[in-house]
Order: sequence, then structure tokens, then C-alpha cells
Amino acid sequence: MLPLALSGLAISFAGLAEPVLTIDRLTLPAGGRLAVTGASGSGKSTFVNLVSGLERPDSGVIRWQDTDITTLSESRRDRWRAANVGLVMQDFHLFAGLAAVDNVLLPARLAHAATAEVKARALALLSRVGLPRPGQSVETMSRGEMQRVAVARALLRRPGVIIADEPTASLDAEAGAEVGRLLIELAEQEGATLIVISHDERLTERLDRRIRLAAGRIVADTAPEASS
Ligand SMILES: Nc1ncnc2c1ncn2[C@@H]1O[C@H](COP(=O)(O)OP(=O)(O)OP(=O)(O)O)[C@@H](O)[C@H]1O
Repeated sequence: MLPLALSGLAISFAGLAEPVLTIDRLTLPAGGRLAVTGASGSGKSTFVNLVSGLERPDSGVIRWQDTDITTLSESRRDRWRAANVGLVMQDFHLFAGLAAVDNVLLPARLAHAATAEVKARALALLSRVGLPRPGQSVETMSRGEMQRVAVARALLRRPGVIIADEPTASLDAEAGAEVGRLLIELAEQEGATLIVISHDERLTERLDRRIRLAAGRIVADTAPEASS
């Protein structure tokens, strides 16, 4: 599990007068569970893109354990992310036409890392998220089942952090509750730090800490830096 330390973070986009995200300091311990909330346009997806290394800030440090990912080239950030981050997105990012198990294994296959042990882990993870038919094609699954495939895929390479961007937003209440429960349980069992971007209070209230963004700044924090 990876601890996070952010400082002096700022990112702007051309044509915008103000930075879309500015964070002076934010730390999260290894195994910490952070919820990020905020209105549309407040900077939540930008936060995900930065802490997962999909984008680089204009300035600042994003240190996961000993690695400041802002100093890495794009290709090294991609490798770092593949090895360390399990991503779960609102719209699943699954490949239609492929079986559940093949979706779980796809990133490992692309990284030439789909050993027999990894394949066995993919099957075990599908069983743990409650999907007894690993050969089922994902486009025949319910939305809740699809998101459970995405959770299994996120866990495959034993990531130090799981980052979920609105993981329950496109699910009905029952499926959303199940996916939220699985994310929290599996992150704990697998020893991963967890960051969840969500409006879903039933999910966010179960995490250790909640920050709220407005216009790219942290405007509320249930665990101020002084006590974290
Ligand atoms: N590549 C970009 N170029 C220009 N502006 C951008 C870019 N990416 C994001 N923005 C702007 O930055 C602000 C924050 O966007 P972001 O997607 O992080 O918000 P969000 O809180 O995730 O919103 P939502 O909940 O609607 O997804 C918005 O005003 C958006 O228009």
C-alpha cells in the first residue's frame, strides 16, 4: 500500500484565467481511504488524472511512497501506473466481445505479464466479486456485473492504490451499494490505499476522510492536515 504526499500542486489549461486545480498540501497514509467530492467542473477528474499520472501538473510534487511521479517521463509514468494503480471508471472501460476473464487479463496480456499464476488470480478475483461465469461475454452482463469485472481487473496486479472515478454513478442503488462494498472490502483485504471520487454519500461516508473541491480548491476536509 502506498502513502501519498501532494504539495504545491497547480494545473491550468489554455484559455482559462484560473488554474483548474490548486492544492497546497494533502497527505494520505498508506492504506488510507479518501473520498473526493465536489460539483461538476470543480476539478475531481483533473485530480484523478494527476494522482494516477495520466497528466502532469504545471508545478508541484505528487509523491507516492518514494516516487514523485511528476518527475517521470510519460512512458515511465505509464509503466508506474500499470504496476501501481488499479483504476475503476464510471463507464467501466471494458472491451465488448471479450469474456469477463479476458477483460480482467487484458492489461496483463498487453504488459506480457499474464503468467499461469496471474490467470489463476483473475479467476479467483472474479469469484471474489461474485461472478461465477468467467467465460461470460461482458456485453451480456448487467451494469453492476460489468463494474464488478472492472473491480477485479483493477486488483489483478496487486496495486498499491485503487482510484475509482464515480464507480457507482451509472448503477442503480442496489448494484451501486454492492460495488461500493466490494471496493472497500477488497482494498482493505488487498492492502491498497483507496481514493474514490463520488457523489454517492452511502459510499463516501464509509471512507476515513472526505475532501470537497470547489473551483479547483479543497474547501472542506473531514480530517484537516493538522490531525492527519
Ligand atoms: N483539457 C482541458 N482543457 C481545458 N479545460 C479543461 C480540460 N480539462 C478540464 N478542463 C476544465 O477544468 C475544470 C475542471 O474539470 P474536471 O473534469 O476536473 O471537473 P469534474 O469535477 O471532474 O467535473 P464532472 O463532475 O462534471 O466530471 C472544468 O472547468 C473543465 O472545463
